[in-house]
Amino acid sequence: MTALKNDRFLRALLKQPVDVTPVWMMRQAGRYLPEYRASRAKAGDFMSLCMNPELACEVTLQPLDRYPLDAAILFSDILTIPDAMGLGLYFETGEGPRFKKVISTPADIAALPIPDPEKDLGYVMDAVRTIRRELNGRVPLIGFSGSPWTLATYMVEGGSSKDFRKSKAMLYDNPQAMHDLLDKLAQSVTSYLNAQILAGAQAVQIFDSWGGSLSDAAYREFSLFYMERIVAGLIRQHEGREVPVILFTKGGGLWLESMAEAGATALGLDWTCDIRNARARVGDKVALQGNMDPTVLYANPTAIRAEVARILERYGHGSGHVFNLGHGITPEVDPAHAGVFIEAVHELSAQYHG
Ligand SMILES: Cc1c2[nH]c(c1CCC(=O)O)Cc1[nH]c(c(CCC(=O)O)c1C)Cc1[nH]c(c(CCC(=O)O)c1C)Cc1[nH]c(c(C)c1CCC(=O)O)C2
Repeated sequence: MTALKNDRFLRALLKQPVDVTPVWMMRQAGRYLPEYRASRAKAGDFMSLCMNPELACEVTLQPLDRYPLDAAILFSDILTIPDAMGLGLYFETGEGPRFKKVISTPADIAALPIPDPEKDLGYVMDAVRTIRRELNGRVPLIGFSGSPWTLATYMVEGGSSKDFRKSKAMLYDNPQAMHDLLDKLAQSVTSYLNAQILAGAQAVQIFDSWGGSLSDAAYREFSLFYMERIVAGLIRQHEGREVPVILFTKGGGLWLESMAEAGATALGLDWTCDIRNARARVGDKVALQGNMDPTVLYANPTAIRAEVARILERYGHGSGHVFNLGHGITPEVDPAHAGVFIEAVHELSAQYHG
């Protein structure tokens, strides 16, 4: 394997010294880039793009060719696991994800298989191997999965939801059924992430997009518990390096102390937290990733730079910070504004290192 030319993302996660703060963006390969829209048109639709390793590699590298980013993220989706469990994922143009089959009874849950990642999700592993080859050591590659709770909401609702009516009703009506579903998902996510690591992912992130919709008690029992089990089952050393694990619960600011006990290397923060406060609470245990409000990218370049400067100042001196948005970049953002953001992180952070 080629040596890494830029390892500041991995170094910051391990709190080793860096020259400047590393930066990447959630959803960095996406619709705000015209070249992404062209590749998706070439593939036909979003899932065909995910399932074609050459095209998935092409879109993974597009943001890296435009900007001096410090990490690549596998182009795929969190809903590949429910699809591999037989639910039939599809996307109607202009709408969110949908499933042909929805999970509503204990019998549905009992019938769900645990996918074999190389067999049933081989297209994802092929994409990881292709991207690693084409990256040729430029920056590290991040693999990812959804959290069990986040995946369960899509499987029970049949798609996106505003109020999680069916999934929360199942959680309270039949907690054992929900636990059975989450248990299968935790097993599936563990073997899926381990297969990504063996295929070449150098760090992994668990997206718990909807953990923040739960009560304190339900978050601990139905989301964090399963993420902790996954973290305990992951390969943490590969290719002679530590494989960092990032836990991101959107809306999880209340639970940072408990999340920091889950065994992950770093916590992702959304923009509702103050990163200085987060560092004081958990910075001795974990690195932090975040946390600029993605809507700041709609503002002018001076305002974007001011917000980057403010967050860098709030984190303060030293390593342990990976700059990111607090959630994914949105399709309406001007690509030039993303460039201003990324360059500002490198330029304005040098004073906090060395
Ligand atoms: C909840 C969730 C999903 N997918 C994902 C999450 C968790 C992150 C989060 O909280 O946002 C994760 C995801 N989805 C995608 C990535 C790729 C890697 C990256 O660049 O970050 C990642 C990491 C590509 C994608 N996944 C999707 C797109 C847009 C599809 C398109 O090209 O039309 C992309 C680039 C589709 C998708 N996939 C999903 C939804 C709800 C949608 C529709 C959303 C929308 O229309 O904005 C499920």
